[in-house]
Amino acid sequence: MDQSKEQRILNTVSYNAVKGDPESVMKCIDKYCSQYEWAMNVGDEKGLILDKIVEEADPSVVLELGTYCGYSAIRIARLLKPKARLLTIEFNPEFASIAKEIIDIAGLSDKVTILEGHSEDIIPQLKKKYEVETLDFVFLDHWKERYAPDTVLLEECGLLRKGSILLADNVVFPGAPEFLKYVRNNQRFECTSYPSHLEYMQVEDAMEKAVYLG
Ligand SMILES: O=C(NCCCCc1cc2ccncc2s1)c1cc(-c2ccc(F)cc2)cc(O)c1O
Ligand SMILES: [Mg+2]
Repeated sequence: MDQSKEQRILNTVSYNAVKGDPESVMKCIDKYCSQYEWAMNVGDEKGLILDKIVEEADPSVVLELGTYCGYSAIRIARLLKPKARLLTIEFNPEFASIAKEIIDIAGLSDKVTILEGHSEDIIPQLKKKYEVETLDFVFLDHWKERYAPDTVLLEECGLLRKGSILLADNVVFPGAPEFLKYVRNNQRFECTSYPSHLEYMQVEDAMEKAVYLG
């Protein structure tokens, strides 16, 4: 059976990237996906916005929803301080195993834990099973119609604290209208829009930052 696109992305990383160098892994993925096969990585343009917001927050505990090939997990984890950690949830087993290998090539396996399953099933387990107290930073990049219900779930599970930062990808394209409506009309969130473009395309997109005010 011929390989999947994600397998081809792993091949190009394992062949061309410098082991233990996250930047070279990111560059390799961005080069491949802009020149050969489009893929839904956050990409370099929105990635630079993500970098700045992560650096400013300097989070100790990060949750990512939607691992895919691990590009944004690497992007975030490379900026974290030594003891900080990133938990990332992926429901597709093939994506999870490819992401694991790519994160390993980047040398970031000790900072990143991939949790396989659906966000709505795993989020309620974070406190007891994964020893999370509260989340400093959440990157939402999974099913766009899950952004709003999972934000409610995170709050209900007591995982947000005063100052917790939610950053959502694709709020313009493919779009997350319910999420925008929810956080922008909710006094418990302070929202900021970051206009950008869809990864590797000239299509308008944006990321939305929503800071939880407690
Ligand atoms: O769907 C997207 N991303 C989520 C994939 C769903 C993965 C999931 C992970 C998970 C974990 C836990 N529970 C449940 C889930 S579901 C996505 C799609 C596009 C796009 C843009 C233009 C197109 F023409 C076509 C697609 C661009 C993007 O940046 C995306 O992030
Ligand atoms: Mg995305």
